[in-house]
Amino acid sequence: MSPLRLPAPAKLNLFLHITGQRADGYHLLQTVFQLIDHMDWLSFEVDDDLKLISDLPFPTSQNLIIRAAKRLQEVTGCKEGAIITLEKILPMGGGLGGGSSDAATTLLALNHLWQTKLSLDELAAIGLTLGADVPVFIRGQNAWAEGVGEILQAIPLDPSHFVVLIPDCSVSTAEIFTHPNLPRATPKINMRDYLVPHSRHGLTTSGILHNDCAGIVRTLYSEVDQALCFLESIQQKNPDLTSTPQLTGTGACVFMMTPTRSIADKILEQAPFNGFVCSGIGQSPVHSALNLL
Ligand SMILES: C[C@@](CO)(OP(=O)(O)O)[C@H](O)COP(=O)(O)OP(=O)(O)OC[C@H]1O[C@@H](n2ccc(N)nc2=O)[C@H](O)[C@@H]1O
Ligand SMILES: Nc1ncnc2c1ncn2[C@@H]1O[C@H](COP(=O)(O)OP(=O)(O)O)[C@@H](O)[C@H]1O
Repeated sequence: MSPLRLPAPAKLNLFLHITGQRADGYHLLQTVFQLIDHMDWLSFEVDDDLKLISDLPFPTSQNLIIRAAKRLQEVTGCKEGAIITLEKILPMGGGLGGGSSDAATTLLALNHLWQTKLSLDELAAIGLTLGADVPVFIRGQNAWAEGVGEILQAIPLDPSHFVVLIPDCSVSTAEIFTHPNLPRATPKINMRDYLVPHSRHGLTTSGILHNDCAGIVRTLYSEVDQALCFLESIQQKNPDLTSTPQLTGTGACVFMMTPTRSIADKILEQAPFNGFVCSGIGQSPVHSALNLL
């Protein structure tokens, strides 16, 4: 049988508010996860062994893909293995959720190939033990998120286009969340007041929402600050650009929503940074590939 090749799509956090902190140190968030058409690719072939082929610069035992596969074996008692090949496209420590999405695609793919028959709820619960971002990729839908990112309410987002810049640095999520000056008490907001009908297609986020991590990340990483300054200067010169440039997650990537994909292309051409242009997607392509809709 030929290998099963599946995508692992990235996300953008359209805003990120930190509303408090749990006793275990994890932060309570409010955010909107927007899935995008920019992704890693993974191939899966059932085998007696469990093995990852990847050129990431750390041992495969630490890779979220192998950790996800082992967790699925432990929970289900499944004795099967797999040869998994990773084509890494998404920048690491970019705030695009690449590692989490790789883990989610692995859980969905192996649950299918090993016929372990866990529900999406059960897979999301396993995913949460690997990372706060994994459940949204298991569910595969754009979502308003609360808790540590695991309390998800699927929302229909308006079709959208983005220019994303990749500053030449990797931001550690843990470093930002342990910083003493991180704002941790943004008042909780009501989803209904801030998701506004944008067209007949769906919703968009109101412009005043922000990312509470941006101030600290801009101070610590000058590359991120420069990328945001670039997008802010483009926005100030163009009245058609109504969406404020943002950091995604804890960075390092920054993005701006644009009215069309070609406007995003033109901004990227002028940018003194690596980056990409992408569009929002309504649901994860993994779900359509595996008939999970
Ligand atoms: C901030 C977000 C927003 O989407 O995105 P990223 O920038 O990482 O993509 C996520 O909540 C990140 O999720 P994820 O990257 O899976 O984080 P985890 O591995 O669970 O946690 C890494 C570290 O960040 C801290 N952490 C994480 C999530 C959270 N809600 N509160 C935290 O305090 C914890 O100290 C933890 O040790
Ligand atoms: N498959 C993977 N892809 C990327 N990073 C991974 C993977 N497995 C483990 N990691 C670790 O997780 C960290 C953060 O991953 P990533 O998802 O790329 O960033 P972010 O959480 O900022 O979106 C990486 O720096 C790396 O140490």
